[in-house]
Amino acid sequence: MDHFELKNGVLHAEDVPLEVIAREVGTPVYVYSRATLTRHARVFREALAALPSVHIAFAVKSNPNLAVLHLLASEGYGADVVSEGEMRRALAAGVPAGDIVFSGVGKSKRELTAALEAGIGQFNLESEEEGVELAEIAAAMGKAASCALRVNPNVDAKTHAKISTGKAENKFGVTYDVAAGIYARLAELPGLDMRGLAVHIGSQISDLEPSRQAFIKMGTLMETIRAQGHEVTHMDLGGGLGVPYKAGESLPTPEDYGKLVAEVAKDWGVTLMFEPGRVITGNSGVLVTEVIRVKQGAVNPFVVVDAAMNDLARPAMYDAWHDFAAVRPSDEKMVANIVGPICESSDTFAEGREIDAVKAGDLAVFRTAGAYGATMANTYNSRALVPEVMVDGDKWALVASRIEPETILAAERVPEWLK
Ligand SMILES: Cc1ncc(COP(=O)(O)O)c(C=O)c1O
Ligand SMILES: N[C@@H](CCCC[NH3+])C(=O)O
Repeated sequence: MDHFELKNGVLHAEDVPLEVIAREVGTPVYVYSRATLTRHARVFREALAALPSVHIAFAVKSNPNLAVLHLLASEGYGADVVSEGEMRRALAAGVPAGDIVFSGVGKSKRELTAALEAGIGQFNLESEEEGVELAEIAAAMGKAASCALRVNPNVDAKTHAKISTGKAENKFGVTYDVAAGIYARLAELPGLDMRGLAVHIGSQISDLEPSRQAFIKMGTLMETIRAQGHEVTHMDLGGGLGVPYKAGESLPTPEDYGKLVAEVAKDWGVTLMFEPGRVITGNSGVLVTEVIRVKQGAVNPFVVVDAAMNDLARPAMYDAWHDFAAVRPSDEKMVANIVGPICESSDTFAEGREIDAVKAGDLAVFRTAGAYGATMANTYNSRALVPEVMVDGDKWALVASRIEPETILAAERVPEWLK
C-alpha cells in the first residue's frame, strides 16, 4: 500500500497534487511519502514482534536521503552502511553510532578507522583479511571492535543475477565451509570482539524458501561455533525482502517473513539483526516526469519522457519493471515504448507496454521508485542530478535540490599545460 492515489482525477502524493510539485520544482523529480515510509517502518517492526531481541538497521544504500534517514531514525531504526559517506549521513540524521552496522566487501583502512573513531555498533567482516586489518587498527587505538562474520551460505536467492549475493561465486562474505575456522582465529585477536554472524543472500527476494535454507545453515554454523567454545550473541539476517513492482503482483509480506524468522530462529538466544532497504523505501516514492513528445516508431510509438536512465537506472541495469501512470489520466490507453533522452538504446523504461494515453506536456510517474532510485542517479550526458521532495499530508518540502550541470562544470579545471 502507498499514498500515491488519484483524487478528483489527478494523481496526488498524500494530499498534494503532483502537478503542484512538478510546476514548482520542475521535472524529473522524486517524490516520497512520509506516511508510506512511516507505515512500512512500523509494519516491518511489527512483523518481528514475536522475536525476543531485535535490532533493525535500515539499508542506507536503498535511499540515503537525509530526510528519509531522519524519519527512520525517529522510528527507532539503526543504519546498515557500506561506506564512510553512508556512515556520515546516518550520523548526521541522528542515528546513534551504536546502532550502525558497517557492511561491505571493500572497507578501506580509512573507513575502518573512521568507523572505529565514530564508535559504531558492529562491523560485518567480509573476509579474514579484513578482520586482521581491523584488529590491528583497533588495537593501536586501544579499542576492541564489535564484529560479526558475514558468511556466504551458497544459496541461490532466485533473484536477478546482478543482485544475488549469497552464491559461492558471489564476492560477498566468507565461504561457508571455512567460516567456523575463520571465526575461531579472529576471536583470538585482541582488537576484535567477535560476537556474531551475518548473512544476506540478495535483494528483491520474491520466494522465501532460499532465505529459510540460508537461515537454517546459519543456525547450524552458530551451533558449531558455540560448540568450539566461542560466543555468538548476535545474528544479522540481512535484508532483501522484495516489493511488488506491478499492480496486482503478490509477494511475501513482512508478516510472512517474520513468521519464517520466528520458526527458524526464535530460540537461538541471540539478538536478531535485520537490514531491510527496499521493503521500507520502495513503494514510498515515485519519479515524476514530463512527456517531451510522442514520436512515431516502426513498431510502437515512442513516448519520450524527460527522465532517463541517469535518473532511474533500474530498468537499464536489471531490466526492471516500474509501473507508469499518467498524473491526469483519461480513459484512453496506448501501447508504446517509454524512453528517455539519453543517447543509449538501454535508456528504455518499457517496450510495447499498454499505458495511460499521454501526449507532449503531460505529467506521468514511474511508481515504486523510492528504493535504488535517486541514490543511483548520475549526471551522464551532462544532465542535472535529480531533485527529491518529501510530502507530509498537505505539506511538502524539497529534500534534495537539483544539481545543475553548471555546478558540476564549475568543479572542473583545464590545466595550464593544455591551454
Ligand atoms: C549487506 C546488505 N544488507 C542489506 C541490503 C538491503 O537489501 P534490500 O534493499 O533488498 O532490503 C543489501 C542489498 O542487497 C546488502 O547488500
Ligand atoms: N540496486 C539494486 C539492488 C542492490 C542491492 C544492494 N546489495 C536494485 O535496484 O534492485
